[in-house]
Amino acid sequence: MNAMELSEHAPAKLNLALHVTGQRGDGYHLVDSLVCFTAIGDVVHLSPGPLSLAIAGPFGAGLDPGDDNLCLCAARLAGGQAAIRLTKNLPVASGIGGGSADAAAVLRGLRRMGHVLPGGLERLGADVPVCLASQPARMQGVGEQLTPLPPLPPLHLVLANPGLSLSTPQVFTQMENRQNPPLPPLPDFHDLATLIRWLRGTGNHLEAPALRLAPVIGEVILALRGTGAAFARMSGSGATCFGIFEDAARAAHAAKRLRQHGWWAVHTELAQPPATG
Ligand SMILES: C[C@@](CO)(OP(=O)(O)O)[C@H](O)COP(=O)(O)OP(=O)(O)OC[C@H]1O[C@@H](n2ccc(N)nc2=O)[C@H](O)[C@@H]1O
Ligand SMILES: Nc1ncnc2c1ncn2[C@@H]1O[C@H](COP(=O)(O)OP(=O)(O)O)[C@@H](O)[C@H]1O
Repeated sequence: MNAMELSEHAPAKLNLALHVTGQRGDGYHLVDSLVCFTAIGDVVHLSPGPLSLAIAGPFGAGLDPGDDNLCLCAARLAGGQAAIRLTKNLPVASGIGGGSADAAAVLRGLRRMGHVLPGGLERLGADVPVCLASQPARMQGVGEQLTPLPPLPPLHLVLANPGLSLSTPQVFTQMENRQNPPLPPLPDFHDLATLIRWLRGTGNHLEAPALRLAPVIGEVILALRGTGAAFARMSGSGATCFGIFEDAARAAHAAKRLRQHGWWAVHTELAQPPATG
């Protein structure tokens, strides 16, 4: 790779827990979420040249490379010129922050090329600030208040999506109760048992509204539990769900079984934090 070329991983974002605690005057919802990132993600490649975007990868065909693509929005906001190639490995509009993760990866790449990032990155999407760091965090406000957390215990994860895109605003609109308590106090997640015990006392308040729009999400969660997940839940506004398994072999086996339904299902683990600088 030429010295001026670089690649940035854009890890999938998982909302391990997501409470909706209120709504702002402008309609945006206040959230309280435990967020982590996975080894599976998109990949963004930047090389010198006028601003452009080419998309490939398993989910590339469903995504428009036009001016509204978040990769280009991010580059324009940062004043960066680069030829961008995006490998789209994550399903689009699926609650795992794909677009925000890509925007954040472009911003990290431009920063590595010497650009100083402007403020107001949340204008690109509420999830962009948390995706920029791509490290476990508690996310509050509408996504701009971030508290970095110590590393979580190793997780054997399965991500599964029944092949449908859900619109985030539509899922928020379906909510019946927008005034929920915040997350319970976060302990030191030193082992899996502690994390799962804590997760059982939390929820994803977007799960019920998403289930009303797409009941198949319930089947995905049941299938994750039925294949041995110690814990399973939907991420973000869906429809991607995650299962946490005791070991890699069980997770790999579960992913294989879920793919037999014709669903997208992958076995993954937590991401290594991106290199800074
Ligand atoms: C729900 C979450 C949880 O992490 O994830 P996803 O399901 O998108 O992955 C995020 O809050 C989504 O973040 P993101 O997808 O970047 O949201 P944006 O593009 O800023 O907003 C899309 C729309 O969702 C609604 N929205 C978003 C965030 C928020 N805190 N309150 C909202 O009400 C608004 O209607 C907004 O117009
Ligand atoms: N690079 C991108 N990757 C994914 N979606 C994008 C991208 N750029 C723009 N979008 C648009 O952003 C919307 C949300 O997609 P995404 O971020 O994948 O989902 P979610 O917000 O559920 O995590 C989609 O409607 C999609 O068309």
